[in-house]
Amino acid sequence: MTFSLPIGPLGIPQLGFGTGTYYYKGADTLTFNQSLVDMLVEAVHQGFIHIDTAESYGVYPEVAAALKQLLTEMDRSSIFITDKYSGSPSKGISKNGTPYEHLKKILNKLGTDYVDLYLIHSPFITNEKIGFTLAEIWKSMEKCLDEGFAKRIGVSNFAVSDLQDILQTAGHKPLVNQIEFNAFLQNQTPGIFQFCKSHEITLEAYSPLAPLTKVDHSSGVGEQMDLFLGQLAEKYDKTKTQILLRWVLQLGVVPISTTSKRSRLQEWKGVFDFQLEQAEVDTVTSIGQSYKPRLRLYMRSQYSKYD
Ligand SMILES: NC(=O)C1=CN([C@@H]2O[C@H](COP(=O)(O)OP(=O)(O)OC[C@H]3O[C@@H](n4cnc5c(N)ncnc54)[C@H](OP(=O)(O)O)[C@@H]3O)[C@@H](O)[C@H]2O)C=CC1
Ligand SMILES: O=C1Nc2ccccc2C1=O
Repeated sequence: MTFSLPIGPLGIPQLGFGTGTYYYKGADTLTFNQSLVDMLVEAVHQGFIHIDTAESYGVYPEVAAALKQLLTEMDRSSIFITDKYSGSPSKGISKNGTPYEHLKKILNKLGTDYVDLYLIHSPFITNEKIGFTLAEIWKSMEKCLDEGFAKRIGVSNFAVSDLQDILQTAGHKPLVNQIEFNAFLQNQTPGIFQFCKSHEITLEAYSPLAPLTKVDHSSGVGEQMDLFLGQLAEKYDKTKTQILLRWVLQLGVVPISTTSKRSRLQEWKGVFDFQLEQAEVDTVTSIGQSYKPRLRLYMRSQYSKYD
Protein backbone atom coordinates (compact mmCIF):
# COMPACT_ATOMS: atom_id res chain seq x y z
CA MET A 1 0.00 0.00 0.00
CA THR A 2 1.36 3.44 -0.83
CA PHE A 3 1.98 5.79 2.04
CA SER A 4 0.55 9.32 2.15
CA LEU A 5 2.04 11.73 4.62
CA PRO A 6 -0.82 13.35 6.58
CA ILE A 7 -1.36 17.02 5.76
CA GLY A 8 -2.03 19.45 8.62
CA PRO A 9 -4.41 22.41 8.92
CA LEU A 10 -2.33 24.95 6.97
CA GLY A 11 -1.61 22.38 4.30
CA ILE A 12 1.70 21.48 5.93
CA PRO A 13 2.79 17.84 5.51
CA GLN A 14 3.29 16.49 9.00
CA LEU A 15 6.97 15.49 8.92
CA GLY A 16 9.74 17.48 7.30
CA PHE A 17 12.92 16.04 5.78
CA GLY A 18 15.78 18.27 6.96
CA THR A 19 18.67 19.20 4.69
CA GLY A 20 20.61 20.85 7.53
CA THR A 21 22.40 19.07 10.44
CA TYR A 22 23.66 15.77 8.99
CA TYR A 23 23.64 17.26 5.47
CA TYR A 24 24.76 20.78 6.44
CA LYS A 25 27.52 22.10 4.14
CA GLY A 26 27.54 25.76 5.12
CA ALA A 27 30.05 27.70 3.07
CA ASP A 28 31.43 24.56 1.38
CA THR A 29 30.33 25.20 -2.17
CA LEU A 30 32.84 22.83 -3.77
CA THR A 31 31.59 19.44 -2.67
CA PHE A 32 28.42 18.14 -4.29
CA ASN A 33 26.64 15.66 -2.04
CA GLN A 34 25.02 13.11 -4.34
CA SER A 35 23.86 11.09 -1.33
CA LEU A 36 21.62 14.00 -0.29
CA VAL A 37 20.13 14.15 -3.79
CA ASP A 38 19.49 10.41 -3.74
CA MET A 39 17.95 10.50 -0.26
CA LEU A 40 15.65 13.41 -1.16
CA VAL A 41 14.44 11.63 -4.26
CA GLU A 42 13.93 8.40 -2.33
CA ALA A 43 12.17 10.20 0.55
CA VAL A 44 9.74 11.94 -1.81
CA HIS A 45 9.15 8.71 -3.73
CA GLN A 46 8.24 7.07 -0.44
CA GLY A 47 5.80 9.87 0.44
CA PHE A 48 7.99 12.23 2.51
CA ILE A 49 7.23 15.20 0.30
CA HIS A 50 8.17 17.94 2.79
CA ILE A 51 11.73 19.24 2.27
CA ASP A 52 13.22 21.67 4.78
CA THR A 53 16.14 23.75 3.55
CA ALA A 54 17.81 27.10 4.24
CA GLU A 55 20.13 29.72 2.83
CA SER A 56 22.76 28.81 5.41
CA TYR A 57 22.88 25.05 4.72
CA GLY A 58 24.75 25.40 1.43
CA VAL A 59 22.70 22.63 -0.18
CA TYR A 60 20.68 24.43 -2.85
CA PRO A 61 22.58 22.60 -5.64
CA GLU A 62 21.54 19.24 -4.16
CA VAL A 63 17.94 20.32 -3.55
CA ALA A 64 17.82 21.68 -7.11
CA ALA A 65 19.15 18.41 -8.53
CA ALA A 66 16.60 16.37 -6.58
CA LEU A 67 13.76 18.65 -7.68
CA LYS A 68 14.85 18.52 -11.29
CA GLN A 69 14.57 14.75 -11.21
CA LEU A 70 11.31 14.70 -9.22
CA LEU A 71 9.55 17.29 -11.36
CA THR A 72 9.91 15.09 -14.40
CA GLU A 73 7.71 12.56 -12.61
CA MET A 74 5.29 14.57 -10.50
CA ASP A 75 3.56 17.93 -10.23
CA ARG A 76 5.20 20.72 -8.29
CA SER A 77 2.07 20.82 -6.12
CA SER A 78 2.86 17.32 -4.81
CA ILE A 79 6.03 18.58 -3.11
CA PHE A 80 6.30 20.98 -0.17
CA ILE A 81 9.47 23.07 0.06
CA THR A 82 10.51 25.24 2.97
CA ASP A 83 13.34 27.74 2.67
CA LYS A 84 14.80 29.99 5.36
CA TYR A 85 16.34 33.41 4.98
CA SER A 86 19.27 34.14 7.24
CA GLY A 87 20.57 37.22 5.51
CA SER A 88 24.13 35.87 5.94
CA PRO A 89 26.02 38.99 6.95
CA SER A 90 29.08 40.26 5.17
CA LYS A 91 30.63 43.46 6.47
CA GLY A 92 27.37 44.78 7.88
CA ILE A 93 25.25 43.98 4.85
CA SER A 94 23.27 40.92 3.90
CA LYS A 95 25.16 39.01 1.20
CA ASN A 96 21.92 38.04 -0.47
CA GLY A 97 19.90 41.22 -0.01
CA THR A 98 16.37 41.18 1.34
CA PRO A 99 14.27 38.01 1.67
CA TYR A 100 12.52 39.01 -1.56
CA GLU A 101 15.79 39.41 -3.44
CA HIS A 102 17.17 36.19 -1.99
CA LEU A 103 14.05 34.19 -2.81
CA LYS A 104 13.89 35.36 -6.41
CA LYS A 105 17.48 34.22 -6.92
CA ILE A 106 16.89 30.93 -5.19
CA LEU A 107 13.73 30.08 -7.09
CA ASN A 108 15.72 30.46 -10.24
CA LYS A 109 18.43 28.16 -8.85
CA LEU A 110 15.90 25.59 -7.65
CA GLY A 111 13.95 25.64 -10.90
CA THR A 112 10.59 26.39 -9.33
CA ASP A 113 8.24 29.38 -9.22
CA TYR A 114 7.53 29.35 -5.50
CA VAL A 115 8.34 27.88 -2.12
CA ASP A 116 5.56 26.50 0.03
CA LEU A 117 6.91 28.02 3.22
CA TYR A 118 9.47 30.78 3.68
CA LEU A 119 10.89 31.46 7.13
CA ILE A 120 13.20 34.01 8.72
CA HIS A 121 15.84 31.68 10.19
CA SER A 122 16.39 33.61 13.42
CA PRO A 123 15.30 36.87 15.03
CA PHE A 124 18.86 38.10 15.55
CA ILE A 125 18.65 40.51 12.65
CA THR A 126 19.60 44.13 13.10
CA ASN A 127 20.35 47.08 10.90
CA GLU A 128 23.95 47.00 12.18
CA LYS A 129 24.44 43.32 11.28
CA ILE A 130 22.86 43.08 7.85
CA GLY A 131 21.62 46.53 6.89
CA PHE A 132 17.92 45.85 7.53
CA THR A 133 15.73 45.97 10.59
CA LEU A 134 13.55 42.99 11.47
CA ALA A 135 10.47 45.05 10.55
CA GLU A 136 11.92 45.72 7.09
CA ILE A 137 12.74 42.04 6.71
CA TRP A 138 9.15 41.07 7.58
CA LYS A 139 7.81 43.57 5.02
CA SER A 140 9.95 41.89 2.41
CA MET A 141 8.64 38.45 3.48
CA GLU A 142 5.11 39.81 2.99
CA LYS A 143 6.02 40.95 -0.50
CA CYS A 144 7.09 37.35 -1.29
CA LEU A 145 3.65 36.20 -0.15
CA ASP A 146 1.75 38.95 -1.96
CA GLU A 147 3.50 38.21 -5.22
CA GLY A 148 3.03 34.44 -4.90
CA PHE A 149 6.72 33.53 -4.56
CA ALA A 150 6.02 32.07 -1.11
CA LYS A 151 2.72 30.32 -0.37
CA ARG A 152 3.14 30.78 3.38
CA ILE A 153 5.51 32.90 5.48
CA GLY A 154 6.78 32.43 9.00
CA VAL A 155 9.74 32.53 11.34
CA SER A 156 12.18 30.30 13.16
CA ASN A 157 13.74 30.49 16.62
CA PHE A 158 11.51 33.46 17.51
CA ALA A 159 10.72 34.27 21.14
CA VAL A 160 7.40 35.71 22.33
CA SER A 161 8.69 39.30 22.28
CA ASP A 162 10.01 38.90 18.71
CA LEU A 163 6.61 37.64 17.59
CA GLN A 164 4.83 40.44 19.42
CA ASP A 165 7.04 43.00 17.62
CA ILE A 166 6.11 41.54 14.24
CA LEU A 167 2.42 41.14 15.06
CA GLN A 168 2.20 44.86 15.88
CA THR A 169 2.92 45.96 12.34
CA ALA A 170 2.30 42.86 10.24
CA GLY A 171 -0.11 42.90 7.35
CA HIS A 172 0.22 39.11 7.28
CA LYS A 173 1.03 37.28 10.49
CA PRO A 174 3.69 34.57 10.68
CA LEU A 175 1.93 31.23 10.18
CA VAL A 176 4.77 29.08 11.50
CA ASN A 177 7.51 29.25 14.12
CA GLN A 178 10.11 26.52 13.63
CA ILE A 179 11.89 26.05 16.96
CA GLU A 180 14.20 23.66 18.72
CA PHE A 181 11.71 21.40 20.46
CA ASN A 182 12.05 18.04 22.15
CA ALA A 183 10.85 16.33 25.31
CA PHE A 184 13.80 17.84 27.21
CA LEU A 185 13.30 21.35 25.76
CA GLN A 186 9.60 22.08 25.59
CA ASN A 187 9.97 25.86 25.47
CA GLN A 188 12.93 27.10 23.48
CA THR A 189 12.20 30.48 25.05
CA PRO A 190 9.80 31.22 27.90
CA GLY A 191 6.13 30.67 27.09
CA ILE A 192 6.70 30.13 23.36
CA PHE A 193 4.69 26.91 23.10
CA GLN A 194 1.56 28.40 24.65
CA PHE A 195 1.92 31.74 22.85
CA CYS A 196 2.11 30.07 19.45
CA LYS A 197 -0.83 27.80 20.29
CA SER A 198 -3.00 30.69 21.41
CA HIS A 199 -2.11 32.79 18.34
CA GLU A 200 -2.65 29.88 15.97
CA ILE A 201 0.97 29.94 14.87
CA THR A 202 1.92 26.41 13.84
CA LEU A 203 4.95 25.07 15.65
CA GLU A 204 7.54 23.02 13.86
CA ALA A 205 10.03 21.05 15.97
CA TYR A 206 13.60 20.78 14.80
CA SER A 207 15.93 18.26 16.45
CA PRO A 208 12.98 16.35 17.97
CA LEU A 209 15.09 13.23 18.58
CA ALA A 210 17.75 14.86 20.75
CA PRO A 211 16.54 13.00 23.89
CA LEU A 212 17.52 9.77 22.12
CA THR A 213 20.63 10.88 20.33
CA LYS A 214 22.28 13.45 22.64
CA VAL A 215 21.63 12.23 26.16
CA ASP A 216 23.26 9.87 28.65
CA HIS A 217 20.71 7.10 29.27
CA SER A 218 22.60 5.41 32.07
CA SER A 219 21.26 7.46 34.97
CA GLY A 220 18.88 10.19 36.12
CA VAL A 221 16.10 11.60 33.97
CA GLY A 222 17.86 10.41 30.81
CA GLU A 223 17.52 6.84 32.08
CA GLN A 224 13.96 7.37 33.32
CA MET A 225 12.89 8.68 29.90
CA ASP A 226 14.70 5.91 28.08
CA LEU A 227 12.98 3.28 30.23
CA PHE A 228 9.56 4.82 29.67
CA LEU A 229 10.11 5.16 25.92
CA GLY A 230 11.21 1.53 25.96
CA GLN A 231 7.95 0.48 27.69
CA LEU A 232 5.87 2.40 25.16
CA ALA A 233 7.92 1.00 22.29
CA GLU A 234 7.24 -2.52 23.52
CA LYS A 235 3.53 -1.89 24.12
CA TYR A 236 2.96 -0.48 20.60
CA ASP A 237 5.60 -2.59 18.84
CA LYS A 238 7.39 0.60 17.80
CA THR A 239 10.89 2.04 18.13
CA LYS A 240 11.84 4.81 20.54
CA THR A 241 12.35 7.07 17.52
CA GLN A 242 8.74 6.45 16.50
CA ILE A 243 7.45 7.07 20.03
CA LEU A 244 9.26 10.42 20.28
CA LEU A 245 8.06 11.59 16.87
CA ARG A 246 4.54 10.50 17.78
CA TRP A 247 4.71 12.49 21.03
CA VAL A 248 5.66 15.62 19.05
CA LEU A 249 2.77 15.07 16.61
CA GLN A 250 0.21 14.50 19.36
CA LEU A 251 1.14 17.89 20.79
CA GLY A 252 0.11 19.37 17.45
CA VAL A 253 3.70 20.13 16.46
CA VAL A 254 5.24 19.23 13.08
CA PRO A 255 8.53 17.32 13.48
CA ILE A 256 11.46 18.21 11.23
CA SER A 257 13.89 15.32 11.30
CA THR A 258 16.40 13.90 8.86
CA THR A 259 18.22 10.70 8.13
CA SER A 260 21.14 9.22 6.27
CA LYS A 261 19.45 5.82 6.12
CA ARG A 262 16.76 4.62 3.76
CA SER A 263 15.52 2.19 6.41
CA ARG A 264 14.53 5.16 8.56
CA LEU A 265 11.86 6.12 5.98
CA GLN A 266 10.06 2.87 6.70
CA GLU A 267 10.36 3.65 10.40
CA TRP A 268 8.87 7.12 9.84
CA LYS A 269 5.82 5.64 8.11
CA GLY A 270 5.10 3.71 11.27
CA VAL A 271 4.71 6.97 13.18
CA PHE A 272 1.34 7.58 11.58
CA ASP A 273 -0.53 4.32 12.21
CA PHE A 274 -0.93 4.38 15.98
CA GLN A 275 -1.80 6.72 18.81
CA LEU A 276 -0.38 7.15 22.28
CA GLU A 277 -2.92 7.39 25.09
CA GLN A 278 -3.24 10.92 26.46
CA ALA A 279 -1.83 9.77 29.84
CA GLU A 280 1.25 8.45 28.04
CA VAL A 281 1.74 11.73 26.17
CA ASP A 282 1.44 13.52 29.51
CA THR A 283 3.98 11.23 31.18
CA VAL A 284 6.58 11.87 28.45
CA THR A 285 5.84 15.59 28.89
CA SER A 286 6.26 15.49 32.63
CA ILE A 287 9.40 13.33 32.68
CA GLY A 288 10.78 15.66 30.02
CA GLN A 289 10.07 18.73 32.13
CA SER A 290 12.15 17.37 34.98
CA TYR A 291 15.32 17.23 32.84
CA LYS A 292 17.67 19.99 34.04
CA PRO A 293 19.44 21.88 32.70
CA ARG A 294 17.36 21.68 29.54
CA LEU A 295 18.73 19.93 26.48
CA ARG A 296 19.63 22.75 24.14
CA LEU A 297 21.83 22.28 21.07
CA TYR A 298 21.32 25.58 19.20
CA MET A 299 21.23 29.31 19.95
CA ARG A 300 22.98 28.62 23.23
CA SER A 301 24.68 31.99 23.49
CA GLN A 302 21.31 33.73 23.26
CA TYR A 303 18.99 31.27 25.02
CA SER A 304 20.97 29.22 27.60
CA LYS A 305 20.07 31.82 30.19
CA TYR A 306 16.61 30.22 30.28
CA ASP A 307 17.92 26.76 31.25
N1 LIG B 1 15.53 26.31 12.15
C1 LIG B 1 16.69 25.99 12.71
O1 LIG B 1 17.39 26.84 13.29
C2 LIG B 1 17.17 24.58 12.64
C3 LIG B 1 16.55 23.70 11.78
N2 LIG B 1 16.97 22.38 11.69
C4 LIG B 1 16.29 21.52 10.70
O2 LIG B 1 15.85 20.33 11.34
C5 LIG B 1 16.39 19.20 10.66
C6 LIG B 1 16.50 18.02 11.59
O3 LIG B 1 17.37 18.31 12.68
P1 LIG B 1 18.07 17.10 13.47
O4 LIG B 1 18.70 17.67 14.67
O5 LIG B 1 18.93 16.35 12.55
O6 LIG B 1 16.79 16.22 13.86
P2 LIG B 1 16.57 14.93 14.75
O7 LIG B 1 16.66 15.25 16.19
O8 LIG B 1 15.33 14.31 14.26
O9 LIG B 1 17.80 14.01 14.45
C7 LIG B 1 17.94 13.31 13.25
C8 LIG B 1 19.15 12.41 13.42
O10 LIG B 1 18.84 11.43 14.41
C9 LIG B 1 19.39 10.21 14.01
N3 LIG B 1 18.60 9.14 14.63
C10 LIG B 1 17.30 8.86 14.46
N4 LIG B 1 16.91 7.83 15.25
C11 LIG B 1 18.03 7.46 15.92
C12 LIG B 1 18.30 6.46 16.89
N5 LIG B 1 17.35 5.63 17.31
N6 LIG B 1 19.55 6.36 17.39
C13 LIG B 1 20.53 7.20 16.96
N7 LIG B 1 20.34 8.16 16.04
C14 LIG B 1 19.10 8.30 15.54
C15 LIG B 1 19.33 10.24 12.50
O11 LIG B 1 20.42 9.51 12.03
P3 LIG B 1 20.26 8.31 10.97
O12 LIG B 1 21.06 8.76 9.82
O13 LIG B 1 20.82 7.15 11.71
O14 LIG B 1 18.83 8.14 10.66
C16 LIG B 1 19.50 11.71 12.15
O15 LIG B 1 20.83 12.05 11.83
C17 LIG B 1 17.68 19.72 10.06
O16 LIG B 1 18.22 18.91 9.04
C18 LIG B 1 17.24 21.09 9.58
O17 LIG B 1 16.54 20.96 8.36
C19 LIG B 1 17.95 21.92 12.51
C20 LIG B 1 18.61 22.75 13.37
C21 LIG B 1 18.29 24.16 13.49
O1 LIG C 1 19.25 25.18 10.90
C1 LIG C 1 20.40 24.87 11.25
N1 LIG C 1 21.26 25.70 11.90
C2 LIG C 1 22.44 25.05 12.07
C3 LIG C 1 23.61 25.48 12.65
C4 LIG C 1 24.70 24.61 12.71
C5 LIG C 1 24.61 23.34 12.17
C6 LIG C 1 23.43 22.90 11.58
C7 LIG C 1 22.36 23.77 11.53
C8 LIG C 1 21.05 23.63 11.01
O2 LIG C 1 20.55 22.65 10.45
